[in-house]
This record gives sequence, structure tokens and C-alpha cells, in this order.
Amino acid sequence: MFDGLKDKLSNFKKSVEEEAEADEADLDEAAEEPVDAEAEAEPAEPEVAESEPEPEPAAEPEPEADAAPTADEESSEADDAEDSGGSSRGMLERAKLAATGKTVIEEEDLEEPLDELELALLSSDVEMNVAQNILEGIRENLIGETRAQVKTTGHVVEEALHDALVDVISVGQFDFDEHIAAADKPVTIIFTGVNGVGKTTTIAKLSQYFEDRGFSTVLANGDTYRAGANEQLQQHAENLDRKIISHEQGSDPAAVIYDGVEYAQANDIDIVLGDTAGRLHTSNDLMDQLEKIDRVIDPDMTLFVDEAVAGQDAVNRAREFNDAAEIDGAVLTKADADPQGGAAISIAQVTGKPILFLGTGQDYDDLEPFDPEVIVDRLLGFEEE
Ligand SMILES: Nc1nc2c(ncn2[C@@H]2O[C@H](COP(=O)(O)OP(=O)(O)OP(=O)(O)O)[C@@H](O)[C@H]2O)c(=O)[nH]1
Repeated sequence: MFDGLKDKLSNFKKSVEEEAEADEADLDEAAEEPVDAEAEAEPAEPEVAESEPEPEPAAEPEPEADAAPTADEESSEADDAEDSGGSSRGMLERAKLAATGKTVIEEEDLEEPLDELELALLSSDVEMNVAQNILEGIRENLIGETRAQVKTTGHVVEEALHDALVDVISVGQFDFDEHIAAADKPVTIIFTGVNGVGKTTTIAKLSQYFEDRGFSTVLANGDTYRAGANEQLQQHAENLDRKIISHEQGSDPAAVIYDGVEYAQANDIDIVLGDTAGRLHTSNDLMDQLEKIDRVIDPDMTLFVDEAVAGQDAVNRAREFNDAAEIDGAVLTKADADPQGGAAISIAQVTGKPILFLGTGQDYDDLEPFDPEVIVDRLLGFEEE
């Protein structure tokens, strides 16, 4: 899952590692001369060295180095560095850090890899602002930060990537199971989205998900628009042995879902799952229907369903549906069909509403709760699927 993006993130890590390695070669050269010169220039050092035979005194320059990035110090050290052919920012300072077992990643080390990563994210359908936020997060996490060398550059980059991705993916996350358990029954959930993305299948999967957790469900077919919609939901209801509420084609969807809620109240059913017709956010009549469902039923939750493979289109639709008829969360289907990953990364940040589930196949149990940490671990190749 998300293999394309996974490869691109891994390339970013490699690029930063290569930049850092190239830098290290320069640092090694610089470390010899300036550090020796400084040792001669500072008479206090040998005394400390006597009392501590281990090369501990090398740790002494650390506070100096941490406090270093003032403009004046930087420019004077840059002069030193220029002599040894190093980078413009404090080669001596960095050599000192290296001697104390620390390393620092510089903005210039990141420039090229970050440009490449930006292109990679955009080409994976990550929304522009979301990509910018990820890059900003990485910059903040990496630049100028001193890290013990026990951590490899790759490790440090992974952490920065992990944190930046989790930040954008977890926007709006809440504990769905806890929310359902705590809500007054029956809980009514309405599903919206365009045609053919997997709404009906998702309803059937969620019915199974809820029953597995001890909640009873009734299916209400609010898709009174499309011929064959009743039969499709009916088939799922039969397969799962659930009650379905439906009216004939062309009738009022709000009335069907209302009947579903009444049935649930009368029969002690915990959750009403209401299908709706596939629609574009621009189909005024159909959007009016959604508005009416909202007004008449006042559902506990409206979930937007779209397919992960739709990438940027899914992101745009999520935004448009949320603007037209506010959603509480999203389900991304067909995550098994090798999507780029852009929709999974972008939707929460763009709508402010979380992705709650991934559809991972056509069977009823092919539904995975969306856990940002798990998704990011998967993207970074930490977790076997
Ligand atoms: N591979 C895969 N296929 C899925 C997934 N979810 C749904 N599908 C398939 O996608 C197709 C469309 O699913 P539906 O549930 O009919 O979609 P819909 O949004 O209800 O469609 P309309 O009722 O036409 O609006 C079906 O063939 C489903 O089996 C998924 O997570 N993975």
C-alpha cells in the first residue's frame, strides 16, 4: 500500500544522508586543523586534560557550540571555514561539534533533497499546502539541531519525516469506537460521496465492523435516485442477515432514513447506516436532498466516502463536500489498489476532518481503522503490511 510514496520518502532519506556524508568528508579535514589550533590557543585545556585522562575535555566546547548561532560568531567562523574550503556556516563550529560526538544538519544539506521531496509529494497527489506543511515540519525538526552521532543521519531524517507526516495526517482524529459507544442510541450515520467510489460496500463493511463490536445495525437506502440501488443494498443485507429499510425509486431519501431511525428505536437497534445517492457537489438537487436529510434526521455523523486511487480528485471532492454539507470524517476505499497516498495524507488537513477508515478490498472485513501512526510507519517502511 502506498508503495510509490514509500519509495519517494525513502529517496529523500537517502539524499539527505548523501549530502551529510559529503559534508562529513569536509568536516573531517576541517576538524584536524582548527581543533589543534584551538587547543594550542587555549592554555586551560591541558590542565583539564590532566585531571581527566579520558578525552572528556573535548566535551567542553559544547555549550559554546550550542550557543553559537549568533550572526557575529557565524560570520567570523565562516571566515575560518572559507580558508579550509568548507561550507559558509561555521565549519570550525561544526568540527568542534563533531569532536564532541555531535553533528548538525544544515539548511544547505536539505535544500536539494527538500526540493526533490516537494516534487515527489506533489506527484503523489499530496495537496500543495499539505506538502508545504510537511516540508516546513521537516525543516523545523532538522535544521540547526545538534544530534548525538549515535543516531545516524538516516535515523534523524526518519524521525523528522515521521513527525511532520503524523502532524498533517492526524488532524481532527478522535476515537471513533469510543464515540460510538458513548453516543445515545440509535446512532445515525449518513454516507455521502460521488458515484461508484464504494459507499454501499463501505456501509456493509461497517455493519460487519459494528456487529463484531457488539452493536446491532439497520441499513437504510437513501439512494432513491439510481435504478438498482435497492437491490444492491438488499444483497448486502441478505449476505449479512441485516434488516434493510427502502422505499421505491424516486421517493424522498430523508423519509427512508427517518423510517430507518424509527425502526431502530422500535427494535432496540444501536446504529442506522444511511446510504445516499452518489452525487457531485455541484448537483444542486441532490445536494439539497443532503441538506434536507441533515435538517430532518440531524444525523450523529456524516461520513464522506471516496476512493484512495482518485488522489487529488478525492482531496478536492472532500473539500467541496465538506463546504456544501459538513462532514465529520472520511473513509478512503480501494487503498488496496496501489494508490499514490496523496489523498490519505491530504484529506484531514484540507477538511479539518479525520480519515476514519481505509477500505482494503471487496470483502466485508476489508476495512481498517485509520491509525495515523500505523500509516506513517508503513509509509516509512517500518511496518510490514
Ligand atoms: N478493491 C476494492 N474495491 C472496493 C472497495 N470498496 C468498494 N469496492 C468496489 O467498488 C465498486 C463500487 O462500490 P459500491 O459500493 O457499489 O460504490 P457506491 O459508491 O455505492 O456506488 P454508487 O451506488 O453507484 O454510487 C464495487 O465493485 C466494490 O466491490 C475496496 O476497499 N477495495
